[in-house]
Amino acid sequence: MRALAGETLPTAPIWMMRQAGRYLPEYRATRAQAGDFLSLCYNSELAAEVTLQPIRRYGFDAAILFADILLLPQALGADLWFVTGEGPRLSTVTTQEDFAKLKPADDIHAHLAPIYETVKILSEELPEATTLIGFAGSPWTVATYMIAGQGTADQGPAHRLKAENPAVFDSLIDLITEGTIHYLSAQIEAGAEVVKLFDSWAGSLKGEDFMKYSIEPMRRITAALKAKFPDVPIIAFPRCAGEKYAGLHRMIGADCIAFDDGIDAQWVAKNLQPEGCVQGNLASSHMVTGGAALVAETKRIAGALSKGPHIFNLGHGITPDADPQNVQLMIDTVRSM
Ligand SMILES: Cc1c2[nH]c(c1CCC(=O)O)Cc1[nH]c(c(CCC(=O)O)c1C)Cc1[nH]c(c(CCC(=O)O)c1C)Cc1[nH]c(c(C)c1CCC(=O)O)C2
Repeated sequence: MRALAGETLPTAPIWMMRQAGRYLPEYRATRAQAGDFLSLCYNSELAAEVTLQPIRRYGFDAAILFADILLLPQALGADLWFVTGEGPRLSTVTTQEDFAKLKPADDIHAHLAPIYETVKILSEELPEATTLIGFAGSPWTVATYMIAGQGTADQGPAHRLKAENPAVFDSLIDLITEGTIHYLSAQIEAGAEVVKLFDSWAGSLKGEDFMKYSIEPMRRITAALKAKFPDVPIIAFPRCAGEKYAGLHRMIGADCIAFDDGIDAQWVAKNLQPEGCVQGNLASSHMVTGGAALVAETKRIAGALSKGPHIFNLGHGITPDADPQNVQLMIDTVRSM
């Protein structure tokens, strides 16, 4: 919370995206108990349990709610399921008729009540010093899944709908934007201390589209949340924005910008950190390979960003093939600096 408020700390606080995940044996055991991934997300007791596991094991400075960005589309009426070994599948939205079947943006809370309950349990059970982070996907990233019905390498179906049927595309972005405001407001009311917007596919928006469809919807969400909850910090993660990261704190109205591993920490120290807290950016692959390279790169990043507000994190989520010992090595390295 201090780093998010703009303080330069002697040791950067640490957490990781997907810190509760398949690389941990205790996560795999709880997931098996729940049945499958979505059942785990909607089982408040077990979702709280897996959120707490990496806090117990590693003492991270923050816990991220265990849920998924695709629960909001499901609450809006999309069908959602996960294919083992492949990823998410959804019913698609590509026509006005498909769009008309979705629910109004404020009609999501009955479906998402178990998520709010998870937040409530966590806000009671987490250690005082551990910050609880709620989250949602950005409208663009969520739309790419709702339009394609699955993850795509180039977000082609979403780009096509944007070009060929801008009325439906814009309506969908608006609906997700409004739904996200309702969803994150309810997470905050349940006890989330910080919220993060994941725009995993921001990098595929080129030219004017980047501002219009990645940044502007996130700006609308932060403006609405700040009006209601002025003291709740917001982290935005427009992944793969490259040099377009410069100026984004102001443009989005976010307290912290998270950045991927495609941009150098030195560049971030010079061009982004002067405007606010930054979060990143060790390559997730170091959690698989470990060793001296992990230590050297962790030190280089933490060193480069040590003169301003910084939250140490990976450039993207930790992968299932990561070695839990490498996570400990990363934490020990940051905390020994
Ligand atoms: C695109 C996206 C999704 N989900 C998310 C994003 C944006 C960030 C990113 O770029 O990854 C965000 C997300 N997903 C999950 C979280 C929980 C919080 C966290 O620990 O960071 C968060 C923040 C849990 C999860 N979400 C998912 C898992 C793995 C599920 C499992 O246990 O099998 C977890 C822990 C599944 C998921 N969920 C999604 C995909 C594409 C997949 C399949 C990928 C995979 O299997 O690793 C959609």
